[in-house]
Amino acid sequence: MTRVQMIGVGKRYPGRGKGSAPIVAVDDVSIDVASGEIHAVIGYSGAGKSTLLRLVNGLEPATSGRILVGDDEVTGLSERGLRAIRGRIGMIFQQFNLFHSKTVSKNVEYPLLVAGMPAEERRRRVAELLDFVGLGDRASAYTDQLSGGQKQRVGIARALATNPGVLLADEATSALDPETSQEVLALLKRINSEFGITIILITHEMDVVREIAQRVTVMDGGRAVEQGDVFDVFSDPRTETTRRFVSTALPTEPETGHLEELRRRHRGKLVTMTFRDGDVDQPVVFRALAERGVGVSIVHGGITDVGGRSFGKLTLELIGDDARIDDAIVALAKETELEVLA
Ligand SMILES: Nc1ncnc2c1ncn2[C@@H]1O[C@H](COP(=O)(O)OP(=O)(O)OP(=O)(O)O)[C@@H](O)[C@H]1O
Repeated sequence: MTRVQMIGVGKRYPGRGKGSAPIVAVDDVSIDVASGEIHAVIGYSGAGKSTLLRLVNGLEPATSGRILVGDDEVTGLSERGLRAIRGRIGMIFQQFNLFHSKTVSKNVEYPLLVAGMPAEERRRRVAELLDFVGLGDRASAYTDQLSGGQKQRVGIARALATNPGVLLADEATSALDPETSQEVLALLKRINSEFGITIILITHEMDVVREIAQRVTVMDGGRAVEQGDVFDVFSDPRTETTRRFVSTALPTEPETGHLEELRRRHRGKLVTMTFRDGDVDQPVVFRALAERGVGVSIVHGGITDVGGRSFGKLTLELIGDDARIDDAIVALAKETELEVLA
């Protein structure tokens, strides 16, 4: 069980040209990842996500701030200390980073060899790891004989070899098709729940965050611009960056062009209602409309699961007498977040 604390972490690179300003890749980022948590870091390309992960496992030194992995302070460790700590931090990558000239079992064995484990113990551990990731029958295959999903499972087995307390995942499912992606996510969930391994994953795929993370940090221009429980951040995004990300994974209000199209097809009044984790009873809403003789069609949106809680936006067409519709809107606005689409 390992907590990871990043406290005011910064990373600057020298400017590209002579006399040019330094590149600030990571700027004063603080993230406290609880032991056993799955924490997602999201952001657009260039936001500083990969750099941040490299700082956590000490592949590069931070230029400011502190990073603690368990009780060990990564920032300030000697190369020898870093080698020791890297055995407790596993990492998986978008492009898998396997040795193509080695078999599956040799790939998984590699970190054990580096750690100086005796041969017989290595053999047992590799067999156990390959069984765990469902590749017990591919031990002597070469990695280029494997599918993308299998390659990532080899990567995961290798990352788990030294029993790390933390797993860092850099866009681990971005190169995989949706079905394979689901399998890898399920495996990561299992690793987290069975072994209590803390997982920090960076991704630009909101569905990944929605499905497996408990907390999320949104990065923009090197800074952490938003942070919190996945449900809270997704259901009430505070920054434009977060809003744009969230809209790719959650039901939203119709966009301007689509709204015009809806208007052409639906003559009634259009309203969007937000449903957050059972804060509004859907039957109450529909009963309130029915009691006032207001007809209703759902024209856009939906309800989805975010971190095991439900969230949705439904755009409804309200049909009937104007006064009754207005009365229903006043009543419902007391119960739910309701927006009349102008
Ligand atoms: N070794 C380096 N030398 C100079 N600049 C770097 C270096 N590594 C990263 N950068 C710069 O730091 C910024 C953050 O890059 P980083 O790769 O961490 O972003 P990212 O969010 O992971 O994006 P991507 O998803 O595209 O990898 C970028 O402007 C990048 O050009």
